[in-house]
Amino acid sequence: MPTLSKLYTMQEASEHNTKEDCWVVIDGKVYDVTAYLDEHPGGDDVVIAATGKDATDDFEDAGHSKSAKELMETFCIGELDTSAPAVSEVEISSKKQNAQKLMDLTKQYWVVPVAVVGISVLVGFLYLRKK
Ligand code: HEM
Repeated sequence: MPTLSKLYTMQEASEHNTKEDCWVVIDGKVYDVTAYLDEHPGGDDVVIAATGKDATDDFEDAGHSKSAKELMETFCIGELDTSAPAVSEVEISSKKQNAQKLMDLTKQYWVVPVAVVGISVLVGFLYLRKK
């Protein structure tokens, strides 16, 4: 029977980024390591620095032992909800929307610069004819 696991978005996990409340996301799983920070042999700062992102590479790069990986499982509180966009994707899509809005405004108000140029040409033409 499949085990039911609580799902967390990256946004939600990234809000737990302090010494008093620290979650890390490693290999698609979410770990609440708050209680372990003081005991972590690598120090608390490296773990806090690994919050708010996929910390799999940081964790692997530190070359953790098999026993460290077993210990890690005792802090697992759920899994990453991969159907929700990552933080950076949300930012990217809002940037795209802003660019789109700017394009729409440009299309809507193209008449303004065209009118300014047209009037300037007309005034210049009339001025030259007077002379
Ligand atoms: C649930 C999460 C974690 C657990 C249970 C854990 C556990 C451990 C343990 C037991 C060690 C001692 C060496 C070993 O047995 O492998 C260690 C070392 C270390 N850990 Fe973690 N760790 C965790 C997360 C992290 C994260 C996210 C980082 C981020 C970079 C990190 C960085 C390090 C480093 C740099 C060392 C080496 C310390 C040294 O040898 O001076 N750990 N960790």
